[in-house]
Amino acid sequence: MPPGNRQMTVGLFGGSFNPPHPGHRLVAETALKRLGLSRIWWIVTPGNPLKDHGILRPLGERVAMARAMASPARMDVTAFEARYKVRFTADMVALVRARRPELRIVWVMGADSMATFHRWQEWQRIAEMVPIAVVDRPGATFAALASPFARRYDFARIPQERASILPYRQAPAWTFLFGPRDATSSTRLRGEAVMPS
Ligand SMILES: Nc1ncnc2c1ncn2[C@@H]1O[C@H](COP(=O)(O)OP(=O)(O)OP(=O)(O)O)[C@@H](O)[C@H]1O
Ligand SMILES: O=C(O)c1ccc[n+]([C@@H]2O[C@H](COP(=O)([O-])O)[C@@H](O)[C@H]2O)c1
Repeated sequence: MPPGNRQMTVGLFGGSFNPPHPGHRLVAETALKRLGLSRIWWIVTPGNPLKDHGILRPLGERVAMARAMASPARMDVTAFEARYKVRFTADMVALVRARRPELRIVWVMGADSMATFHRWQEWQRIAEMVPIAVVDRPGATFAALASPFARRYDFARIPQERASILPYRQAPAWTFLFGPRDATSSTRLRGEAVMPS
């Protein structure tokens, strides 16, 4: 787990990154800037519990590619979920809370993830443990804002103009950051055979 101190606000940005792409970098940059974060951690999952793992590149390769895509200035790339044998985001967030109680953390995800968030293990526990920032993604805006998560936690939404207070808010609290957007996806890149075999 990357280091941190009491003053730090940290975005937790989980992903398969299979492969990482400019859309991921835009999400990380948007969260850093709009939430005023000290750092953002790209947390490379050993495998999304909801996805087919057959097409996953090895974890070490995805970490190396994510390091090449992330900006070294305020971004860390880590794969501590594998080391701690944690599969679910709820358990990962609880682990960070337990090991780094001094950090102010925010879970960061794209609008497509928000649209299916209610299918995640203990999704309401996640929402009540950590503030959440959602970055818009082409094609996913409506599904995200009409999702069970958005409806269940409508009372806890913070307007994007006030997103910089999110790291200091008690969960449940979330914000939706509209634009700029990037339409890149790992699926499309794999289809275009951009990755060397
Ligand atoms: N272009 C994008 N715009 C906004 N969010 C994105 C974008 N690409 C990925 N994300 C978000 O980044 C996180 C990690 O995504 P992931 O690694 O699954 O990339 P992906 O392009 O969605 O992959 P795949 O096409 O294989 O599903 C998720 O929260 C996802 O919503
Ligand atoms: O905990 C869950 O049930 C869960 C279900 C789906 C996705 N996630 C997490 O969401 C993040 C994004 O996953 P992905 O595959 O869309 O890049 C990654 O950190 C996954 O571990 C977590």
